[in-house]
Amino acid sequence: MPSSYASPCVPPRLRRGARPRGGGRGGFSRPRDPSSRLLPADEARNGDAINFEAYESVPVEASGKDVPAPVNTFNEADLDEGLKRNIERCKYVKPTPVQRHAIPIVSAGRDLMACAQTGSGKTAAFCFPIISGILKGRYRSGFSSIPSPGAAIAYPAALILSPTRELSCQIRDEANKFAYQTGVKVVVAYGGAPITQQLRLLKKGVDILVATPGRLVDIIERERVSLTKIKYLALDEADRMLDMGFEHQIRKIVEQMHMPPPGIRQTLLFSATFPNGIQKLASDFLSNYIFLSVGRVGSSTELIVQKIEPVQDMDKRDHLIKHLRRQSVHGFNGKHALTLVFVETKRGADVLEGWLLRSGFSAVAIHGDKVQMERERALRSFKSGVTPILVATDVASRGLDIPHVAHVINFDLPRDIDNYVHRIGRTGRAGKSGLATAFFSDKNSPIAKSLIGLLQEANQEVPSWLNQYAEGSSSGGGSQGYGAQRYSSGGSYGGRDFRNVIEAEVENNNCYSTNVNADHAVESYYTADDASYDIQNSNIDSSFDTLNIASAGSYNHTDFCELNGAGRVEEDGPLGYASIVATGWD
Ligand SMILES: Nc1ncnc2c1ncn2[C@@H]1O[C@H](COP(=O)(O)OP(=O)(O)OP(=O)(O)O)[C@@H](O)[C@H]1O
Repeated sequence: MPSSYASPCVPPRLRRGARPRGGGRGGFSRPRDPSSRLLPADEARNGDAINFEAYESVPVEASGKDVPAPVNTFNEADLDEGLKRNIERCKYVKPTPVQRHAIPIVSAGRDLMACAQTGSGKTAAFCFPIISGILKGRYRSGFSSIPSPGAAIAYPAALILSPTRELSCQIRDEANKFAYQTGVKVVVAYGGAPITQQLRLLKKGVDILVATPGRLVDIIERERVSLTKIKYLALDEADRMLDMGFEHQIRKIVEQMHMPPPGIRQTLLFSATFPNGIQKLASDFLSNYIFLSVGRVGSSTELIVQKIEPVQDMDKRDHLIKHLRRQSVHGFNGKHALTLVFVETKRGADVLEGWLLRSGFSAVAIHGDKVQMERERALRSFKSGVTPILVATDVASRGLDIPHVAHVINFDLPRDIDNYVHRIGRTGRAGKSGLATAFFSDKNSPIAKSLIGLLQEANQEVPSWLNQYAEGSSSGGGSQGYGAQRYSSGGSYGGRDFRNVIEAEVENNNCYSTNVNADHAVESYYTADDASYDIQNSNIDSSFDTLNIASAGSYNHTDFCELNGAGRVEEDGPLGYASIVATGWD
């Protein structure tokens, strides 16, 4: 049985005085001095208070054999000195809980499956030990791992895979900041951008390759990258990377393209959600791994105030306008707080964008049918505050770290509770508060149960009318159809390592009196039917970058093509609307 520890987090007090991380920038950029980042004027003047105390009460559990002890400071961590200087430059004063635990685990050479809430610093948690490990390996062997310029094939030491182009660019930007002046070279490869440019950069040498799966397969098949020297494999949004949309491609990359096997390479899986079915599947890629959960697996942070409003489909636009008008009044320094509006379909995104523009609101849409330049332009315009409303499909639901998103509106609720967790996680990041409003119409009843569980778990108000929907619906709207059980207790935190659940179940079946959380019983792998609803409807944005997936033989659908990336509101008070929206520009 895997050993485990559970610990409360030491309350770190942090101030972040620098520009929140950039991301989603298209094209290629040189490593920048992390201390010379552009700051919005207000932020540069005032510093940007980060309330990491918010994570104080989040329970942490790590299970597996011989789990390395967490660190309390970056200095304590076994990290390269140059990297530590960059961490300082980034004004990362203290590690976040996931960093405190993950960094020593990875530095000790262990495989890791880590689940931590949205906006809690997972990117640095895998980037720091990777960069440090590459540098240390270089010192040990006495030569640079960068291939000689002009070499035909690049041999990266680390591969970081992510589901969307924008997220890959964001990770590249982050890694570049952390690797500043260390000599560690980071290159990004993603679909929708000219491959020749990416190949040119690869030719100059690469230590860390950040990529979307489709473009990576393409580059490997062109024999421009070899995975034979991979020491670190990291999957960001790992549960997404291993679900029906990507599993085939990931298996191909990891198992059939000469990557060193588990045990030789180190494998790191990170996400805010980790359904048990995916955990099981993921264990194929891991060796003697540690499962780390910061907060309950798949839970949302209490920093996000969640409001669920009953709205008939035909009234949604009026409700949206009310919210946006109220926001204009409560805006900060004459600016609107950034609002991210999620819709279900690509067409729906275009239609809503057009309607908002006609109604006098500055809005822009992003979805998988837009060409990459349009996607990048939309994101840039939103992030800079020039266009304060972004209408998006799930292409923008995962990983994107957009500063100042004060309000996420689920104009259309997703069918899957995990998607909801990721969507609302675009606000309330890095210790900041945020507001998430969902328009709940009759057709959303399948998600009602999971939603209630999630709200209870995050100490949010559950509107009484929602219970009626939950009672009336049989399914849970949960990720891969298991959310109902998952959130049925709405209860306290518990271990979520599926290995422990299995053992506990076996013991239970053998009539031992072990106390098992029945609501976390192992789900069976979800079926193709469960996962494919969004594949069948060509208008729904499956939103991930799956270039070549059709040729890979997994799916043959237009959505998986080159261009696809693939309540009541309180007015005031401590958790009121005004205070929350204003924090977006604090
Ligand atoms: N130790 C730290 N000190 C200060 N800021 C930090 C620290 N770690 C991360 N951050 C900042 O917190 C923000 C969120 O981090 P990150 O994007 O890595 O979250 P995440 O856990 O990957 O979120 P998601 O689940 O949405 O992908 C970023 O702006 C990042 O720069």
